[in-house]
Amino acid sequence: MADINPENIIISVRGLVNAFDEHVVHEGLDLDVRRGEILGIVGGSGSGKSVLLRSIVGLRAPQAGTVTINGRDQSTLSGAEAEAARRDWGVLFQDGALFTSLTVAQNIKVPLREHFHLSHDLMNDLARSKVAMVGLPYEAAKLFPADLSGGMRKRAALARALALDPKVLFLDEPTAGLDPIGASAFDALILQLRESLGLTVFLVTHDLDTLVRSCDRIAVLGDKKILINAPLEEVRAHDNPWVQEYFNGPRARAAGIK
Ligand SMILES: Nc1ncnc2c1ncn2[C@@H]1O[C@H](COP(=O)(O)OP(=O)(O)OP(=O)(O)O)[C@@H](O)[C@H]1O
Repeated sequence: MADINPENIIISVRGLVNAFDEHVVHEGLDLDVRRGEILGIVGGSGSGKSVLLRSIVGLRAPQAGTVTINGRDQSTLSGAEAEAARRDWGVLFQDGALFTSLTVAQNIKVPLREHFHLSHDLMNDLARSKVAMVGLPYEAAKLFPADLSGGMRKRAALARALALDPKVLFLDEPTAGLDPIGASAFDALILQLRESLGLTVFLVTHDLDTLVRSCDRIAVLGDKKILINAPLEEVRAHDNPWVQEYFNGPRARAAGIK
């Protein structure tokens, strides 16, 4: 089975513990992400989806547990190795987190400058190619985030997340705040990028439409761990009350889950 072949696992989390003072968010959480899949992460508000994402990308040191990416335990990397590893993933945070005083092109160049010494012309070319890759018009490169619509801002933030040609893309609620047409177009873009770039996508979302349209598997966070990590049909058969309400309630029916 693909599941037990370590070659197919790009991210492996074992025994993760995260707590804020007395408040335990994760208690012995295990999760595997397969190479090339789009994995949806769902769970009630405050169940710890964002904290999980932050622990995996090294923005938060957990109290216990290991995060292994491409076979390397992240806590054992030297500073230089950790910096090199960071080039392998791009993150799109919930609010987009673009620098408001920089244009779209300048935003895309920030990670390029951090990691490489490139000529001015090459940086411009790379920034323009990322703008095109996310379906933004050529002129958008010169605009500031405030001049863009919500959907365009998400695409600009995605272009910045793709700046270093990552292998893994982490998306924290990418369709939040988008209208249904914008959200659907964004989902289609993620699917298309996964196909063309061979990305693995770790997708935190509340959006049932996105889960149905885009995800190969869905991991449900609840009771401080992953309750189930499986394709939609298997997940919705799980007897957890939150899972039943979420995947078999009225909103699920509206999203076309029968
Ligand atoms: N820096 C922090 N200090 C204290 N508590 C925190 C911190 N970050 C997160 N938490 C708490 O950890 C829990 C999990 O937060 P997290 O943001 O991961 O939830 P989530 O599942 O992403 O929620 P949502 O769906 O509402 O975005 C919450 O109770 C939150 O208040």
